[in-house]
Amino acid sequence: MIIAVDGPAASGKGTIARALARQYNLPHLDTGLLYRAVAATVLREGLDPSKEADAVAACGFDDSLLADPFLRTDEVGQTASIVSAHPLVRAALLARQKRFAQQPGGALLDGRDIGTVIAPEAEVKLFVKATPMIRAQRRHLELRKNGINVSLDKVLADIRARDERDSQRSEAPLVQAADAVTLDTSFLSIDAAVQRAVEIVEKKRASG
Ligand SMILES: Nc1ncnc2c1ncn2[C@@H]1O[C@H](COP(=O)(O)OP(=O)(O)OP(=O)(O)O)[C@@H](O)[C@H]1O
Ligand SMILES: Nc1ccn([C@@H]2O[C@H](COP(=O)(O)O)[C@@H](O)[C@H]2O)c(=O)n1
Repeated sequence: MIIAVDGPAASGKGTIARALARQYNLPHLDTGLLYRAVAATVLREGLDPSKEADAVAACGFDDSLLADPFLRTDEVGQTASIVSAHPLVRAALLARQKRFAQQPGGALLDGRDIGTVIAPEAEVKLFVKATPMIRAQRRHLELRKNGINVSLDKVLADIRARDERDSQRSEAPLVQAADAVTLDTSFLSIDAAVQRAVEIVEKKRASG
C-alpha cells in the first residue's frame, strides 16, 4: 500500500505521516527534507537560491545532511520553498522519491506533490489542512519550545509567503489531488487527527 500525505506548512501532515507509518509499518519519507537539504547547502555555500543553476548545483548533497538540525530552521524552510520552485531541482529529486514510493511492500511519503506527481497511483491520499492562523500558532509554539524567539505575526507572514510560493509555482504546485480525502486538523487534537487519518485509511482499504 502507498499512502500519500500532502498539505501546506505546519498543517500537521508530518505528525500524521509518522503516526500512520508506525501504525501500518511502512517506510516513511519526509520529502520536504530533501528540498531543505538543497536549501541548507545553498545557504552554507553562499549560493543564490533564486538562481536555478545554483540550486541545481546543491542537489548532490550527502544523505548524512538529512539529520542536521539546521534543516529544521525557518530560514531553511523559506529557502526550501524558493529552491523547490525550480523545475530542474524538482527533476533532480524526482527519481529518488518515485523509487521510494514504488518499493516492494509499500511506502508512506509526505510533502506537497505526492498524490499528484510522485505517486499518483497511491491507494490512499490525504490532504491535510488547517487555517493559516492555527498553523502559525502551532509553529510559533514549536519554535518557542525550541528556544527560538520570534513573533506570531512574523511566523504567520512566513507561512502565508510559503503557501503563496508553493501553490503558485508552475512545476508541481501544492494542490489537492482530485482523489485525495481532505483532513482539516484546525479543531482536532493530534490524537483526534491521527484517529481520523486511520479511519480514512481503513475506509479506503475496505473499499478495495
Ligand atoms: N492537530 C494538532 N493540534 C495541535 N498541534 C498540532 C497538531 N498537529 C500537529 N501539531 C503541531 O504543529 C506543529 C507542526 O506540525 P507538523 O510538523 O506535523 O506539520 P507539517 O505539516 O509536517 O509542517 P512542515 O511542512 O512545515 O514540515 C508541530 O509542532 C506539531 O506538534
Ligand atoms: N514534496 C515537496 C515537499 C516539500 N516541498 C518544498 O519544501 C519546503 C519545505 O517543506 P516542509 O514540508 O519540510 O516544510 C516546502 O515549503 C516546499 O516548498 C516541495 O516543494 N515538495
